Amino acid sequence: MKARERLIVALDVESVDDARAMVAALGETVSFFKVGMELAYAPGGFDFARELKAAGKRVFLDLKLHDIGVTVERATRQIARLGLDFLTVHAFPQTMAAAREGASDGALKLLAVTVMTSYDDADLKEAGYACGVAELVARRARQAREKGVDGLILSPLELASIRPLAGSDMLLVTPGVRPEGADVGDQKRVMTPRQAVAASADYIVIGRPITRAADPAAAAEAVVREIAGA
Ligand SMILES: O=c1ccn([C@@H]2O[C@H](COP(=O)(O)O)[C@@H](O)[C@H]2O)c(=O)[nH]1
Repeated sequence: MKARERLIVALDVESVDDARAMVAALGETVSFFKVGMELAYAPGGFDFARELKAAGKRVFLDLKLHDIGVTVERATRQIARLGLDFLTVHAFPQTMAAAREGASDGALKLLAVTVMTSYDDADLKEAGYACGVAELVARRARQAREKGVDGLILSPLELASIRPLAGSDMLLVTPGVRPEGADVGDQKRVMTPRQAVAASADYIVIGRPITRAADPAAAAEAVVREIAGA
C-alpha cells in the first residue's frame, strides 16, 4: 500500500459545511476520511459520508456500535447498504458476532474497538477492570479473530504484541498518533506516524493535528512523507 493510502483523516467537525471545506482544503493529499459521531449525527452527516464515497474517497464510519445482538445486527445491515468502507463496533464477543451477521457479504470491513486510546491502566481500574490495557487488548484481539471481524482499533503501543496473533489478514488501525511535538490532547497511548507504521499499523488515524493545523494540507503531506520514510 502507498504511504498516502495509509493515512485516514478524522473529520471531527461540527457540520457538513465544515467537513466539505476541510475535504476541499486537503484536496488530493488525503484519500481516506473518518466520519465519527460528531459529523455523522450532524444534519446530513450520513448523506455526506455517501457523497464522499461517490467522490472517490474511502470512508470509515466510526460509530462504535454496542447494543443487544439483534439491534447491532440490524443496524449493521442498514449501514452496509450505505456502501462505505469501514465500520467500528465495540470488541464484545456478542456485539462482534452480531455485526458479522449484519455485514455478512464482507464488503463493509468491521473493525473492533479494543481499548480506547484515551484510556490507560488507571482508567480501566477506575471502571472496575482487574486487568491492564495490554492484557485486555490481547484478549479482545483473540476474541475478534474468533468472531471473524476484519480488523482492530488499538493504540500503536500494542501493535508489536498484537500483530503476531492478528496475522497479516487482520487490519490494524491506530488512532492515538501524533507527529513529533504535536499536542497529545486527551490521547494517552500515542506514537508518531513513523513509529506506528514501522510497528505494523495498516492505517493510522489522525484528526486534530491535521484538521486544526494552520495549513491542513501541509500537515497531512508532512505525515505522508513521514510514513513513506518508515
Ligand atoms: O480508541 C480510539 C478509537 C477512536 N478514536 C477516534 O480517532 C480520532 C482521533 O482523533 P485525534 O484528533 O487525532 O485525537 C477521533 O475521531 C476519535 O474519536 C480514538 O481516538 N481512539
